[in-house]
Amino acid sequence: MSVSVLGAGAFGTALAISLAGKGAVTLWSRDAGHVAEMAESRENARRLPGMPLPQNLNVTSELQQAAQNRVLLLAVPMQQLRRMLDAHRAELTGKVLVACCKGIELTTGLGPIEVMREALPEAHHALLTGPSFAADIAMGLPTALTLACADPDLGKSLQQSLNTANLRLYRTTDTLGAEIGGALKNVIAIACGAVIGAGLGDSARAALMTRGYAEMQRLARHLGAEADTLAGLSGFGDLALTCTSTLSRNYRLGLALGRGEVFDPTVTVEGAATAHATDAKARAMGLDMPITACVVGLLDGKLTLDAAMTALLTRPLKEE
Ligand SMILES: NC(=O)C1=CN([C@@H]2O[C@H](COP(=O)(O)OP(=O)(O)OC[C@H]3O[C@@H](n4cnc5c(N)ncnc54)[C@H](OP(=O)(O)O)[C@@H]3O)[C@@H](O)[C@H]2O)C=CC1
Ligand SMILES: O=C(CO)COP(=O)(O)O
Repeated sequence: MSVSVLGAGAFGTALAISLAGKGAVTLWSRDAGHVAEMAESRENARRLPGMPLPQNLNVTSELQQAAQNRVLLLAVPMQQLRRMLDAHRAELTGKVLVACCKGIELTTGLGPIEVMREALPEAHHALLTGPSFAADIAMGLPTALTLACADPDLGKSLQQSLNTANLRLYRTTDTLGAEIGGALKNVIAIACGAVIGAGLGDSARAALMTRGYAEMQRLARHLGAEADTLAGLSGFGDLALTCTSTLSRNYRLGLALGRGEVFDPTVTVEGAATAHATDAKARAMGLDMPITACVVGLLDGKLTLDAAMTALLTRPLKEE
């Protein structure tokens, strides 16, 4: 099955490179100048430098051309997903849309599957998520991800067609659980980066990862997702990777916050908007998510790291 990847960022390019090992792939960018550069240099120097584009990876800025394939991977940032769907409704109707983004939409509190269902109900929807850095995938290093699709037959078919030599896919029908894990791990990674950046130590990070995971599970349970999904690649797996690696942009934003440094605002950091969206949602539902609330306070400059740590350490004592 031929596939196209819409969005020539770091992740979309890496997925296209890996999929090209199985057959022809089309990579679409909205920017014709970017496409011309990639076609000329056979590299995506803007977003994923140093990774050669295989010959059977076709780059285009014509969405109609990319949309000739039935399966379309949507590799744009979460807060851009609806805009992209709205802009290309005619070409995307009836297609199999696999969102590759991680986050919660700020304006609605919805995850990628729910946004696709709302914006393009006439398409089929799935989610590709889990622990993997674009550079690792593009280099051919081994990775394992979750393919989430509510329709079990479509999920099986996508698992077969998107599995590659270095991208091992597991599947689930619990799209909500997969969305929550992928979105929330970025928020906890910002918190972990902040404590490491401030020199508070690995023990503090382990505490935040564990209690952050408890927050992820709490939200998942409350919304009706399956707890087991959170224990898989899309939840625990991605949490472990993102909270411990300086390759993560969310973790690096946290490091900068902890060190009192400025972070490049043009870098895609999904956890920032997702922290705000989740905090608002949790408050509206009366759900206790103290680490998420502290991340919002830190991002907004309304809470110092010292104050955040004091707030977390002096909460009422309770059972684990
Ligand atoms: N990078 C990684 O290692 C991984 C990323 N992800 C997820 O993938 C998603 C994308 O991240 P990533 O690829 O790293 O981000 P990048 O910042 O590298 O790239 C984002 C891409 O999206 C494009 N884009 C933005 N808005 C639109 C729009 N409205 N219409 C069309 N294209 C648009 C940008 O195009 P332009 O250049 O024209 O602005 C750019 O090519 C995120 O949700 C991230 O969490 C998941 C796993 C790993
Ligand atoms: O999602 C990722 C790893 O699984 C990439 O993390 P960052 O977006 O923090 O770079």
